Parts: sequence; structure tokens; C-alpha cells
Amino acid sequence: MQDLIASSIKYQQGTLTVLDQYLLPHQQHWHVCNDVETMKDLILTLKIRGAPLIGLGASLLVAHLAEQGMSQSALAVAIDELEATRPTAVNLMHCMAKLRLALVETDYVAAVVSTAEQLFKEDIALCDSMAERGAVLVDKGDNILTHCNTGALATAGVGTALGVIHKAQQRHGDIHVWVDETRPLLQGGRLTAFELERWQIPYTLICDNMAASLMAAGKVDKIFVGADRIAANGDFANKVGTYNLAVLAHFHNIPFYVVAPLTTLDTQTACGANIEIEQRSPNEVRGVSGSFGEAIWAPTNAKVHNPAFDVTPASLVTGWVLDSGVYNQSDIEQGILKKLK
Ligand SMILES: CSC[C@@H](O)[C@@H](O)C(=O)COP(=O)(O)O
Repeated sequence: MQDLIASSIKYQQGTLTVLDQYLLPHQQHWHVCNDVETMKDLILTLKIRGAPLIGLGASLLVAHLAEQGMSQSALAVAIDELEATRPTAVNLMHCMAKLRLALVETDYVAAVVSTAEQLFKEDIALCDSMAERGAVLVDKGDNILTHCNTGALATAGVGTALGVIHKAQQRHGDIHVWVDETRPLLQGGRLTAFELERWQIPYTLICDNMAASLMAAGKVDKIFVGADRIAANGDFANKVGTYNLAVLAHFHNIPFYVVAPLTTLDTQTACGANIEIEQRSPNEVRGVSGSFGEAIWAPTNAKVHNPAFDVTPASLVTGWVLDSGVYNQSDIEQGILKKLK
């Protein structure tokens, strides 16, 4: 396989390495990943994360294993196991479905390798298209609120919602970003803050429960978020807390945009209620952990509800920024998403 390099994943001279997003921003540690168990663990512990990147990481590993001589039947098992690691983000399923098709080719090694390479390069191009289309919606001087991490760390390219912000800053300058810290796993506080700092885009970090009063004070002009799965009717799943923002944006009359590539569309799923939501460990809510160690502040056995994602209904979305265009409520009602995939 050819060398493929992104912010948080690299395939170089036959070695796959993954930047540990759990340890960022204070430690930059790259894991070598040569086997399915390691990749499963990296995905389950969110060391590799973000809807597009999970699919690409799993694909590069499968291609690497094919090149190393793994049999077709063992590769099929690997694909199934990797696909089962995170149930909400559909990009992983999209990538694994493409690899399954490649696996039945006579020269399956070449087919699997070229599929993984194409998926990686396609993601870079999709990010560029979303950034171009979304940046048009941003005005000079805008205060933009975002949730979770949707930047270069989460994709092979510049990102989805954060890619739009990056492009808008390059184009107009004078953008300021309100960064939701994104409890429980702090992807905003740890990763989005890190990326905005690296890109020298002015930002202010807030706790998730501070967004409402900022909106009421007129300090949020637009909201851009990513998605892990968009259903046929435009409902979408994204990091838990996104739905709160959509309701608040609706109340305060603030434009609310979701940014995602074609690979995030799931037109087989009719509506958001049918999207499986991943439930995660109670300790993520009982306390916090990271490069700084682990602290549990709740009673050790406190009962916990910890869905990793929530579903935002289409009725609360101002625009769907996809790589192919920006779509509004009327486009969605006319079934545009089904025509795109
Ligand atoms: C390009 S990223 C889109 C989504 O994957 C992102 O918003 C998100 O919710 C990530 O969740 P995570 O659990 O950190 O993988």
C-alpha cells in the first residue's frame, strides 16, 4: 500500500501508526497497529475516534493485513469484528461494506488495498468540498459555536464542521469559536481547543451548560456541528449534547448547520429513532480520566446513563452542509438525501 498521511493516522513504509487522541493535547504518542485486537482497543477507548477516521483506520488495517498474507476468510472475520466496535457512526459500516466487495475479487489483495487507498483519498476530497460549501455561510466577525471534535484529528482531511471554520477563517479572518468542552469525554476541551490553537483561530472554551446564556446574550451567530449518521429524513446522530444545542438554537433563532460527507448518509435508516446509540462505561460520567490520570467524584456505584450520542430531529436544522451542496428543509422534505446515495 502506498504511504498515506493525515493528522492522526499514518501508513508509512508498511507501518500503520495512530496518534493517541485520549492523551492529547498534553502527550503526543503514536501507537503502532499491526493486528485486529490492537485496532479494536484503539477504537473502543477512543484513542482513534471521529466518524470518518474510525472507518479509515479500520480499512487501512484490513489492507495491511491483506498485504501481509491474511486469508480471505480471516479478513472477512476481521472486517466483521472491526465493524462491531462502534455502532452509531455509519462511516465504519460504509468502509467495511466496500472492503467486503473487494474481498470477493479474484485478486482480493490488490482490490482491498486499492479500496482502502481510495477511501482515504476520497475523505480528503470530501472534507475540502464541505469546507468550501460551508465557508460561504460564514460572515466576517462571526462567533461560531461548535461541539465535540470534527477537525483534522477526526478525518483524513481538514475535518467536517471544524473544516468549515478553518476555511472561513482563511477566507475572511476575524472568526471566533465558542468550544463546548463536550462532557463526558471532553473532545472539545482536549481536541478542538488543541486544533484551533494549532491553526491560530481565536476560541474560547466553555462548559456545555454555558451555551444557553451565551445565546441569550446574542453572543453566538451560528452553530456548526458534525454527524455520525444522517437518516433518510435528515434526522442525525452526533455527540451527546448536540440535540441540546439544536433546541437552544431554535429558541434563540440562531442558524444551526450540520456538516457531513456522503459517507455519513444512511438512507437505509428512515429516521433518527432507528439509529442505534452506543452506551458507554458508567465511569466516564462518574468522573474523568486522561493523560492526567483518573478521578472518580461520584459515589463509586452511582447509577449512570451514558449514551455517547443523541439524535437531532431534522426540523431543528437550518442547513445540511454536505460535500455535494448545502441543503435546506425543503430539499430534505423532497427526499434529496435518498437521491444522493
Ligand atoms: C468528523 S467528526 C463527526 C462526528 O464523528 C463527531 O462530531 C463526533 O461525535 C465524534 O464522536 P467520538 O465519540 O469522539 O468519535
